[in-house]
Amino acid sequence: MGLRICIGGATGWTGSALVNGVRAAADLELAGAVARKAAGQEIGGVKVAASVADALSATNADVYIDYTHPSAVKANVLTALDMGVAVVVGTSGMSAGDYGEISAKADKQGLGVVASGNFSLTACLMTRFSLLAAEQVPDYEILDYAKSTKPDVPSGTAQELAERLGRIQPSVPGVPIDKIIGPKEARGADVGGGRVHSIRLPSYVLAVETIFAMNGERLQIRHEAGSSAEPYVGGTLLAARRVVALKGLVRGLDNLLFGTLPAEAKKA
Ligand SMILES: NC(=O)C1=CN([C@@H]2O[C@H](COP(=O)(O)OP(=O)(O)OC[C@H]3O[C@@H](n4cnc5c(N)ncnc54)[C@H](OP(=O)(O)O)[C@@H]3O)[C@@H](O)[C@H]2O)C=CC1
Ligand SMILES: O=C(O)C1=N[C@H](C(=O)O)C[C@H](O)C1
Repeated sequence: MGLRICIGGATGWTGSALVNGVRAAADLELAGAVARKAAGQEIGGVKVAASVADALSATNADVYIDYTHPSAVKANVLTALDMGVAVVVGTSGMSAGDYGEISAKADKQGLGVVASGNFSLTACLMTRFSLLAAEQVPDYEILDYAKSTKPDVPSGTAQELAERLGRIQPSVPGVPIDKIIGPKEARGADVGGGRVHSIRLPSYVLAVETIFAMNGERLQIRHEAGSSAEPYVGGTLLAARRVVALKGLVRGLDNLLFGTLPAEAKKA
C-alpha cells in the first residue's frame, strides 16, 4: 500500500493535475478528494467529499494536500492537523500570523506541514537565487504579476519571497515612506520587510521578479509561470513524501531541496 493522499480542491486547475500525478505514482494512493460542487461524484476512483472533515473521517489518509481557495485554506489545514493528518499547503493567501498559528498547531500535534508559495522547480530556484542575491545586494524591490481575477495579494510566491528576503535584508526605501510626496500606495507594500508591487492584469498566470540594484548596475531575477499546472505536481508530491517524517512547519520547497540557507538559519 502506498502513501495515502487526500486532495482538497481536487476538481480545480492544480488539484486535477495532482489527482493524475498521484494516480500515476507507484508509491502513492489517492485516498480522498474534496470539492463542493462535485461532492458525491467520483474522481480518480474516490468519492468527492464536501469538506475536509468529511473526507478525512471517511478515509485513513496519511497526507492532506490543499489547493482550494485563500478564504478556505487556513480552516482546512487546522482541521487536518486536528484530525492527526500531516499537511502540504499550496493555496496562497495566508498571512505570517496565520502561519504562526499553523506552526503552533503542528508542533502541538507532533505533525509535519510543508507550505510553499510555489511548488514549481524553476520558481523555487528563483526564490533561492534571490535569497543569495539579498545577502550581497541590500537594495531590492519585488514585482508580483498575476491574472486580474486572482483574489489574494501579494501572490503566495511573492509573499513568501518578501518575508524571507525581509528577514535577510529588509528593503529600505531611499525616501522614507512617511516623507513621500504623493500617494504612498504607489510605493507598494512592506510585506515582512520586503517591498512588493502587485500588478493584476489579464493574460498573466503568475510572474515574480526581484530587482536588485547598486550604483550603475541592476540584477533582475524573474520567474514566469505558463498556462499548465504540471510544474507544480512534482514539487507538491515530493513535499507529500517528505512531510510524514517531519514535525512542525517548513516553508519553501527550496528548503526541502537544498537545506536551510545559513543566513536564514542565523535569523530564525
Ligand atoms: N503553491 C503553488 O505552487 C501553487 C499555488 N496555487 C494556489 O492554489 C490555490 C488554488 O488555485 P487553482 O488550482 O488555480 O484554483 P481553482 O479555482 O482552479 O480550484 C479550486 C478548487 O478548490 C475547490 N474549492 C474552492 N473553494 C473551496 C472551499 N471553500 N472548500 C473546499 N474546496 C474549495 C474548488 O471546487 P469547488 O468550488 O466546487 O469547491 C476547486 O476544486 C490558489 O490559492 C493558487 O494561488 C496554484 C498553483 C500553484
Ligand atoms: O493563482 C495562481 O494561478 C498561482 N498562484 C500561486 C501564487 O499565489 O503564488 C503560484 C502559481 O504559479 C499560480
